[in-house]
Amino acid sequence: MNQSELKKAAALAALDYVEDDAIVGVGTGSTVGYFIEGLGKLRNKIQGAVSSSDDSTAKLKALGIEVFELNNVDSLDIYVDGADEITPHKHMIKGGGAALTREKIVSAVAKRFICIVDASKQVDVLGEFPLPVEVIPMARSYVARELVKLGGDPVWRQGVVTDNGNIILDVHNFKILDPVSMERDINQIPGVVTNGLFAKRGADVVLVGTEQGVRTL
Ligand SMILES: O=C(CO)[C@H](O)[C@H](O)COP(=O)(O)O
Repeated sequence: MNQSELKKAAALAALDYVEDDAIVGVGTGSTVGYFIEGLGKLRNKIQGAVSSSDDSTAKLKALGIEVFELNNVDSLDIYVDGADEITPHKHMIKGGGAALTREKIVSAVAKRFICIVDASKQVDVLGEFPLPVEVIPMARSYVARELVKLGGDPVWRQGVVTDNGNIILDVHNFKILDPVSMERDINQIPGVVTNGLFAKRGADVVLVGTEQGVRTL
């Protein structure tokens, strides 16, 4: 199976976690795209979704799924999203699609984070994938200098503007031995909106598409 087929298998397995009448938290990315396609077939069974990006909102609406404002929803049973890297501790790097801030907000509201990945996303130590950091545009140079002090090599993802009107710095060569501390330390830099480490709140269930079938962690 190729990588897309493994992503699709993991995404469709997440449909088993969708309960009747649910409002489903929905992430962003190609793996989530397969989940949204499957969710479309369940649209009469669920109330709707809360979305983490304009891209996912458009896909959900195109399939006739109602998209609720997060401010009008008290709690979500599940949030389903992909990841760029995930460890055995269920800590993740996310934000390859630049949607990290809304992903972190929507996932924070959910009782369970269901992470859907193909096997290539599994790592022992985070950091091979450059860590995305969403930054207020006027703080770009200052934040970049602070990230260098923390040991990384930030690169401005030129041409990308997030759904919140901000920019992304992708930080290369970070040694992420303590993801919880690093998530906190980066978020304390003035001008950082959030960073793509999901460690303080990691995933609760991981569905991994492998050649041998979907593994549940
Ligand atoms: O964090 C994300 C978007 O901001 C995605 O979940 C992550 O980049 C994985 O994407 P894909 O499913 O396309 O491999």
